[in-house]
Amino acid sequence: MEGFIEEKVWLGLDLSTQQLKSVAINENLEIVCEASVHFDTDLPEFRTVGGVHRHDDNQTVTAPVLMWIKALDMLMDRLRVNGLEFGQVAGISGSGQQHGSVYWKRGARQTLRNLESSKFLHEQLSLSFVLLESPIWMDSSTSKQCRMLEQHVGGAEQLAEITGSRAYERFTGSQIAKIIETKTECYNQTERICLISNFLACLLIGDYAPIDLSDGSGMNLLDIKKKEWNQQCIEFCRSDLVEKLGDQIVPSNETIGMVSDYFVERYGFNPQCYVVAFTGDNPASLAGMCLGPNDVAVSLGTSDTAFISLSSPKPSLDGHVFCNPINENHYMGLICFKNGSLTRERIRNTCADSSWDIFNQLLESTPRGNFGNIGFYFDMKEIFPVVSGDFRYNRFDAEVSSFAAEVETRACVEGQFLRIRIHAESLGFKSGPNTRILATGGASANQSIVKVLADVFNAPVYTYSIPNSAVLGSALLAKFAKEKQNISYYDMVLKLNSNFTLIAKPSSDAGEIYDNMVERYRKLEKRLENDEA
Ligand SMILES: Nc1ncnc2c1ncn2[C@@H]1O[C@H](COP(=O)(O)OP(=O)(O)O)[C@@H](O)[C@H]1O
Ligand SMILES: O=C(CO)[C@@H](O)[C@H](O)COP(=O)(O)O
Repeated sequence: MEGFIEEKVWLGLDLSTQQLKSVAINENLEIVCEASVHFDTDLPEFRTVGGVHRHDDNQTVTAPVLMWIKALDMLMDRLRVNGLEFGQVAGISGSGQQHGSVYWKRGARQTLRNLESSKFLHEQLSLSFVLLESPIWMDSSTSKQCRMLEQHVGGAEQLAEITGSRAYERFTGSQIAKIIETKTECYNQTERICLISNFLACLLIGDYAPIDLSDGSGMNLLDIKKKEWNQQCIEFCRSDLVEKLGDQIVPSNETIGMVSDYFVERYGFNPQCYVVAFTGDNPASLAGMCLGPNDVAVSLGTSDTAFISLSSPKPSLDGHVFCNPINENHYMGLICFKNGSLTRERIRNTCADSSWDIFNQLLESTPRGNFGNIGFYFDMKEIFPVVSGDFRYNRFDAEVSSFAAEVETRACVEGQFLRIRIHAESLGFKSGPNTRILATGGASANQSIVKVLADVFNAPVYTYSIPNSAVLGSALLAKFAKEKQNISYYDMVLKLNSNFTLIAKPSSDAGEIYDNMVERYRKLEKRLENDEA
């Protein structure tokens, strides 16, 4: 029993779109405790759908900051109930949905530094924000600011060269520029602007926490090669912005402080428990999946996101390049699509009686290639292509108004995966004999869906023993922060390789079927984009 009490654990958190999750790992990298708080069901008073509030303009999407704060105390209680001994936690790190921003009011730092352990966090911080609704990654209301930012630095290519991405509506720079333009007084009253990742870290350390290089790469404000704020981009927003963002930007595996007295006194954390920089959920996933050079990670969460490791940055107009969370001198390429799980859910609800089992039966009742039918389903304005609505094409590429339920189901899933493949290829991904698709996120638990993924990519799909890798990656980064002088990250996580399980192999005819479909999809996507322009 003595050994158990002395065993150290590392805690990872992930504040993603629909929930706040946590895992604790031990010295052997085994998961010893897990808990989660689901925003819609556990915190119904905030009336979110899928963790967010969609506004009437169909472009603005926000989430209530106090909901996230309330969820943190709830999560701690659940971890305790699930058996976590907080005194054993040696270090904590975490991640958050990327790009969203939180606006702390003047004086909030004082409140953060003096949190009383007898009260809930949300009671004490309820007056600490100038915006109670934080813009999040699903927001697409900043097209004007995006075009202006690109012009300001000399064009989209130039912005991508500096920051790793052309201007995107959800990226934090254009979101902040919009707040400055439309809510100037709020901006003036703002003491600190956080990403969702370092906002969560602030709560843990009881002070303002710095932005990390990987999540900072999703702002269109950071020079990803020099690893400092880019003056031109900052000035496009406002010259005093660095004061509000904090001038320090830290590597994602750096210790930023100790857990605050609030957590020591209220939950029994050890005062020596250190906190490592929090990062974006996708960079944390890359760490959690120990991504190798032949791997492409496909995260089927609220968003469908794919990413690869890159040793040098080759920014393009398609996709994003971020600093790598394991080694800040390396990079990662990423593409993200808004219409992921929630769109699959919509098709499940309309075609499959709201049942994943029926959805899977429909999927399996149709052949690979779906008789040549191709569908595009964009509930929200998509990122690539920038289009919204449903579009269906028969095998002659003629638009049709509807599909039978089973054809619609396959068209939705095949279309989503063709889109990921096409844009991953633009980012530098090339399928070869050693390619592995590493699937994560909620829908990676669905065997029928991942079989389509294997076929479309003509590559085997592996999954981890836990479906969500962001939270594991955070716990691993917490551990790595203290060990990096002695061991490389990949050596530290070596034993996790055995946790990859092959879950789907491509069929022998998959290459032929989908290579052809990829070309048709590419042309149809271009056509849709041109029609929309
Ligand atoms: N069996 C399943 N089949 C398909 N999709 C699923 C299944 N189980 C969960 N999901 C999807 O997973 C999504 C949540 O994924 P998750 O990675 O936890 O989201 P996030 O991290 O963005 O909050 C849900 O919206 C749901 O549609
Ligand atoms: O915008 C992006 C990546 O650029 C999204 O991937 C968000 O980071 C949200 O992630 P999930 O909640 O879907 O995991």
